[in-house]
Amino acid sequence: MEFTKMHGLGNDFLVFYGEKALPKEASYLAQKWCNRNFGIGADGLVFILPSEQADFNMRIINSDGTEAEQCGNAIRCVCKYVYEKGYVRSERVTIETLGAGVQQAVLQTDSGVVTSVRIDMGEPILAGRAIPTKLDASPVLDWPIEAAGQKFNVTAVSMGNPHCIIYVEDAASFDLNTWGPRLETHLFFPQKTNVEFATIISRNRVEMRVWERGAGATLACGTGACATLVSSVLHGYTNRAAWIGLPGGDLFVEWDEVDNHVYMNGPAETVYEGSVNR
Ligand SMILES: N[C@@H](CCC[C@H](N)C(=O)O)C(=O)O
Repeated sequence: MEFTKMHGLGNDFLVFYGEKALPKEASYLAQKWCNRNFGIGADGLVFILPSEQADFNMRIINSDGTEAEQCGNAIRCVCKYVYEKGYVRSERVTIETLGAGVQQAVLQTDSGVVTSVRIDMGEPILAGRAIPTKLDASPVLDWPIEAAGQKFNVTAVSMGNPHCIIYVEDAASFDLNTWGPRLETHLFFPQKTNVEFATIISRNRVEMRVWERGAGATLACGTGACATLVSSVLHGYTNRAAWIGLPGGDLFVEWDEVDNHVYMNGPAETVYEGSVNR
């Protein structure tokens, strides 16, 4: 199978184009190929498939073999891929996702190269049961939970996939590898969760690190950045548009007051092309 290695701010994927449907063994292939020692190495596999509702259908399989409903960094990679390969001619692209419906993208280009992508990520889901969490409240704001004897106040937001945001004094030095997996699998989140540890820098900037469901610590998470901005606005910490700083770089995220949609702006990069036996 031919693939293209791509990343969005260091959140990296093996991107496949040309399959008619998701391969039956996608979960097994993700575990095998995403392994950084025994495989090619990536945070996930991305399949660009035909769609009846949009220009393309994107499916994302985490490195542990589980399928995610949505992926903000992957969707920017998909847009870059289809445009630069000539599979779309327009700078406006629609992508069907498993859990967040059809998303609209606007591409910034320079001489046929995509330099930045703006995605309409849709409306955030704030109802506790729908995220899903074990709580009926909406929104789930600073809900106290306990993990391994430690108390955390969690804010839960779904961008099609579940996120929990925890504000800490210094995200850069926070012990992500200890607390990330414990919160990911906490019973409060029946379908597990992505976990963002965030520090407010100003009304226009939040620094965060992420522990991803099914992939562990990654350098960036697009849906996580969107969920963090929504959470920070709900808390009154930031303006409705702010920079979200991640270990791999910055995303600019806006939560529109009029249509209630979240817009994510950021880059995507191609690293190399290769082929691998199934
Ligand atoms: N890195 C992604 C999210 C990928 C899916 C996530 N691990 C999940 O299981 O929900 C992003 O950029 O949004």
